[in-house]
Amino acid sequence: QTQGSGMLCVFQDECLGQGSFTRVFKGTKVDIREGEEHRTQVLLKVLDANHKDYWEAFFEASSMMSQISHKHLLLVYGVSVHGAKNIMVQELVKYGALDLYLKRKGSVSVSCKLDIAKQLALALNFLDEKNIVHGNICAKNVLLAREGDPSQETSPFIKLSDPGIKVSLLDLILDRIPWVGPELLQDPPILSLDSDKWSFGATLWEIFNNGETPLKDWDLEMKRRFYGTYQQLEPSQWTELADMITQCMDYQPASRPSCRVVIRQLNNLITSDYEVLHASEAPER
Ligand SMILES: N#Cc1ccc(Nc2nc(N)cc(-n3ccc(CO)n3)n2)cc1
Repeated sequence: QTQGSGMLCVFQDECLGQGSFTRVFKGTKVDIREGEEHRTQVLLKVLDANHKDYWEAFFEASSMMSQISHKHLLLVYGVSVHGAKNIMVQELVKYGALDLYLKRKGSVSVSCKLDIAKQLALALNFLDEKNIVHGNICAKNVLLAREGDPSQETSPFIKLSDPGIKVSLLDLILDRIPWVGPELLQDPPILSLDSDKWSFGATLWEIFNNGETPLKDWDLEMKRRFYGTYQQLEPSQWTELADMITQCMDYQPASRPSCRVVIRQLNNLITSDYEVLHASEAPER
């Protein structure tokens, strides 16, 4: 598709997967500068045609991401409106969504997981300082740009993806339990920076459970009861980690720790002799 002055023309390759209202494809962006062609591999997020009325929310999500830049935030090149199609053009992040990566790898070391968690906390801290609510923090929206390889002493590198379409439909909010803060199910729902801290807690749980989906296959009624009875996700054997997850997933939004506290706690876990404590978990070197 081309747009306007031919600044952005993208070609769709194979479909890589899908979000709630979108499908993602690998593509190529061709920029013409000083009469020269520059090709860049990109990720195309296409809004499903039957969800056209979500296009404002779709644009909101992409414009939020293109207004700010940070090393751990996904780069959004822009949106292309071509005929009936709404397409968000993003940098292609090499290893894709973290949840699938963790499921596939199954043996990511504790030190890599802590590194990923800390980078996500830094991204959240950046948004927090700009008073920007992401609204959809989860392992599926954390993208892996570089694998960590302890034997090569390289650390992983993540990019937080766009928040996707803000949903207001109750069933879609219920479906996002346990990532969505319980305050979103109140009337009126309160979306705040604190909600991202709750979601961070649920994402920590995913990271340290190798990408396992929390409350997998629970139906909406059971999920609703999970919040109604103030339940917590299954605690890790590592008490300091379990404590951090429950502190983030505090049913009182104001009681959740600030990003700075979370970063400090993660640094303590990183420097603690977790290798000794978790020698069983860390894969053979
Ligand atoms: N095999 C494979 C493979 C798949 C994807 C990527 N890269 C990528 N880059 C992005 N910017 C966004 C995404 N997404 C994936 C799901 C969603 C929905 O949110 N986004 N994937 C790289 C390799």
